[in-house]
Amino acid sequence: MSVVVVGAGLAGLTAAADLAAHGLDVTVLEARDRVGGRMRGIEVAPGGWVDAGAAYLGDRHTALTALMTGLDLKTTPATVDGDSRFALGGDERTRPGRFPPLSAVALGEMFDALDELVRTPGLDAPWSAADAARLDALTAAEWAGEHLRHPDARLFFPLFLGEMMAADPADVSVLHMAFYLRSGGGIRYLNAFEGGAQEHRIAGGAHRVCERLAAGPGVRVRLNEPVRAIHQDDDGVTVTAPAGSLRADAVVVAVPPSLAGTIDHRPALPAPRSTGRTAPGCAVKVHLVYPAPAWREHGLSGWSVSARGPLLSTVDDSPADGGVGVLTGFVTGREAHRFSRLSEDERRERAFAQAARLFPGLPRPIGFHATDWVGETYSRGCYAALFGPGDWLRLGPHLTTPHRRVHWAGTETSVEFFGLMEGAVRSGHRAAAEIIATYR
Ligand SMILES: Cc1cc2nc3c(=O)[nH]c(=O)nc-3n(C[C@H](O)[C@H](O)[C@H](O)COP(=O)(O)OP(=O)(O)OC[C@H]3O[C@@H](n4cnc5c(N)ncnc54)[C@H](O)[C@@H]3O)c2cc1C
Repeated sequence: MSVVVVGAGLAGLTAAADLAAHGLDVTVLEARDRVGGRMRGIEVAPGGWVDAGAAYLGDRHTALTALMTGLDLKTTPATVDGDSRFALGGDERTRPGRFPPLSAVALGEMFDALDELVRTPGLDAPWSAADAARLDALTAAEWAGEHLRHPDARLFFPLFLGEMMAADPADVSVLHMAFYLRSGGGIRYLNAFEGGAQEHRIAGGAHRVCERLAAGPGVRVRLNEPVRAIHQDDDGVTVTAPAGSLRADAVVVAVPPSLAGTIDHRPALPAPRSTGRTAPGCAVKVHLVYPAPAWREHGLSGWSVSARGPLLSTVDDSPADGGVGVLTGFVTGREAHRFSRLSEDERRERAFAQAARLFPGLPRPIGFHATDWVGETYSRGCYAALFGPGDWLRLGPHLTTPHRRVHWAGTETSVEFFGLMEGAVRSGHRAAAEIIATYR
């Protein structure tokens, strides 16, 4: 029994490892010249790695944690000790903790209103949620216009959504926003470092999970093989990639939904996997490398939030073993589109200038990396696909339904921890289990 897995991201490789462990013959075809997809490491100093893509996980991410244990990978704590910096009005301010210097009442009301949405019954299958049709027709921007009266809440809402989902509020339906926040464990869990979804990083870089899976027993990965066509007949499937065609008994497609739709499927897919309203999450992740994490000497955590970009938030991502200090900057939503259009020199100078304003007294960085996920052909944005108005009702019921011998994986096919590494792992296990149950 042979299986082709399309996409060597975390979902595809998890599925491949499970299938290989059951004695199936598995080939993974990967479009890029590396494995890992939205998980990618950058070595900023000898032995010091940072994450250009996914980085953080929490204790509720049990499938990922179990996978890492099996691969002998450890976590390292994410660092947020010290005061934060905020640039939300005309000036920069230092405050203890991460709560912004805005009206606590206004932000409290905003989070209460979001919490109420997150409690919408049936969100675990959003297309059948109570009031799904109304919530799916409305964008998060329209919802904010209706529900957020205080200027501080209106200022903070897009920053919050950018940080949580790399989303511009105009791009996502209210149903998707509510689902995403619920799927990730609720607003407080998703947003928290200590005890939350950002509590740990993966020692040595998140990409190591994928590298170790790809090197595992029975998993054969072919790089630089973008799959163009998947044609099924009565006896099996032909998968076509640049180096030729492969025959298999079943296929796992583990690529983001908008990319899955660009593959020529025969018979044609019974339902689309994305629509014109399905937006890519928009994030450029920036790393500023310093000789040392000198902000810590000033009692600062490296955490900042700014109303104006490019760096809408920063966090201390200094590698535990690298000696250097690293500030990671997140450029998200609309700001990411603007930043994406700049030259490398312009990006560097704007990021350096903003970091200098936020953290006065730091030397000029010795290194700069900007990873533009918006422009990545084989990701088309991040952190994950954003379902726009109408998408959940139209796409939701079909996202995981096999198309004859073609099974679906990828973080966007997981209703638990959608968009996160944890969702990718769970989807990979599910797709492999479907094949094992169907064909063995
Ligand atoms: C900047 C950023 C920050 C993030 N932060 C976090 C975080 O802190 N915590 C967290 O849990 N998650 C985070 N995520 C999300 C996380 O990275 C993803 O949920 C997860 O990696 C998705 O895995 P996947 O296998 O579903 O998809 P992908 O990683 O996208 O894998 C799909 C693979 O398919 C390949 N491919 C595409 N088309 C084809 C084709 N036609 N033929 C063959 N191969 C193809 C791609 O090259 C890719 O390797 C972040 C993502 C980004 C980019």
